[in-house]
Amino acid sequence: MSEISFSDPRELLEQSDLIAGRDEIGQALDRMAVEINAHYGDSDIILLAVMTGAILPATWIATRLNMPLRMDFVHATRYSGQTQGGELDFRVPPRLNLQDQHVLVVDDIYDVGLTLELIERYCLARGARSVNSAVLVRKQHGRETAGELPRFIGMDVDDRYVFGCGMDVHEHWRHLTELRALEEGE
Ligand SMILES: O=P(O)(O)OC[C@H]1O[C@H](OP(=O)(O)OP(=O)(O)O)[C@H](O)[C@@H]1O
Ligand SMILES: Nc1nc2[nH]cnc2c(=O)[nH]1
Repeated sequence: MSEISFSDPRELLEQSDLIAGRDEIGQALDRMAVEINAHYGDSDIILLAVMTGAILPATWIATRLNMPLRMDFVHATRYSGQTQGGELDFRVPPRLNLQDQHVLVVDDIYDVGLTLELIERYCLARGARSVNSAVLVRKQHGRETAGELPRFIGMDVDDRYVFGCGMDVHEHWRHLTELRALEEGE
């Protein structure tokens, strides 16, 4: 995917297609929450949001969960506002002690999986009792992926650069409640 040039963020929106509307996103979140509630029952968990992309999905999921829950975040990025991924840049570690805790890592998207794999490993190294991941979106492609698939997945999307629902395109449009994809070739 080539990098795009734009002078106004509105151009990015104009050069995109709707992938999933607000209702479809809500239904995906509902399904995930049913699975997560069933999996953990009444066990305490730490919901660890991967900033910045998880800012909306983590909030949306947390409000649908029933167990005692503490929220924390890590700030890690592999894309830094670009559409091509690089090394993981771990900027802020978790604030809470993960020792003996059930940790649910929540992210917006699973692409090649490197971000989640590294964060899951980090949590285990910090003594977490269990670590699972939940993502709103899993991108389908033939590229090699790292680690295991997230246990909880909201929806699958084609291999296109998507944004909205926390996900950015050059740091814009994270706040959309719908999911959009850049036009092919952008
Ligand atoms: O499966 P991967 O190929 O590792 O990609 C997934 C990661 O990419 C995005 O983060 P990004 O680095 O763009 O940072 P952001 O959350 O600040 O947007 C997204 O939020 C995931 O964390
Ligand atoms: N915003 C965004 N971030 C990603 N990180 C990995 N894939 C994507 C994607 O399609 N969109």
